[in-house]
Amino acid sequence: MHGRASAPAAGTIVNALATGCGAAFAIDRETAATVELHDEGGVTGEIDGAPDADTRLIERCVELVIAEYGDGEGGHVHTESEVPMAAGLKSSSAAANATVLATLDALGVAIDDGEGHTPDGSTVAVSRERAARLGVRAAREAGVTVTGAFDDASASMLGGVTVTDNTSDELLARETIAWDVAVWTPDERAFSADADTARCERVAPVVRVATDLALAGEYERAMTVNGLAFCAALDFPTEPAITALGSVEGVSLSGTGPSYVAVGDRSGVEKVQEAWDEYEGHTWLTTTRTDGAWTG
Ligand SMILES: Nc1ncnc2c1ncn2[C@@H]1O[C@H](COP(=O)(O)OP(=O)(O)OP(=O)(O)O)[C@@H](O)[C@H]1O
Ligand SMILES: O=C(O)C1=C[C@@H](O)[C@@H](O)[C@H](O)C1
Repeated sequence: MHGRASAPAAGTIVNALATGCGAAFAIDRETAATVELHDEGGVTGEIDGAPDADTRLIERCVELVIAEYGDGEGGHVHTESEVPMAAGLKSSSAAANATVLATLDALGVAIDDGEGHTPDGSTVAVSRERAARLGVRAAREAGVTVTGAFDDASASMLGGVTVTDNTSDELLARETIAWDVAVWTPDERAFSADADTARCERVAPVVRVATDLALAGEYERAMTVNGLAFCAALDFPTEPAITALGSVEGVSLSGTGPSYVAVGDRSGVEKVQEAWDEYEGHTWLTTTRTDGAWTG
């Protein structure tokens, strides 16, 4: 039994490490997962181009989907990604979403946002929101997240902008927005699980303002407030944000860094990229994704 699915990466509007509430938007870079199920027990995982990377997240995703919708199968999962790992661009959420959907695909369970059950109550279709929650559970159990990161997972799974309460895995708002996006990814890596959460909690009063702005649909201003607060809390430079604010209204450290994301119109983000090209690392332009994750 074979399944395949892809899910987009995401950028941050509000980082949930301060208050438990977060917001994120999907971007047009993907992670793909291929799952092969077999009758022997046990699940193995492999990350293309990263033989030493931690495969527990994707293995746990397969296990949880089998426990819920399968019949004791074992399997192998393989991911291929355009998203750098631990760079703040939600590689873990994209990998988890793609793996959960690929496993459902291998089991022949349809993805349908209306969900579906047979008269005896067995599941024939699972909504993407429910699928995202399974990936979040796997991320918690694999220890790759602080809050569960349902903000990142829902943006990647559903597309567009999502605002969530990660303490209850509740979707507070979702909106489709078309932005051009500039990204600067420095060469270093920052694993979310290693972030200094006590320092993040100290900026909670400021981040609550960012969350209110996001819930009012003022996403660019929310991002900028969030970015300045988290650069201070996590000791990342504010200079990339100050530079970007000459050309766009929305810029933030993404996740727990080290990447920065800026949003606006094409000419604005091109100017941001030109300025960020002076820094070491990699800059690139992309767009928001409104369609989220998909099987096949
Ligand atoms: N392509 C992938 N395939 C399988 N597992 C992955 C992949 N990308 C990330 N992971 C898992 O996620 C972990 C990194 O999670 P982390 O949250 O630190 O990164 P991130 O999601 O890129 O960062 P952030 O949450 O700040 O955006 C890796 O150690 C690995 O377990
Ligand atoms: O691990 C986590 O809980 C999180 C990590 C970052 O991506 C944050 O942006 C997100 O809001 C929560």
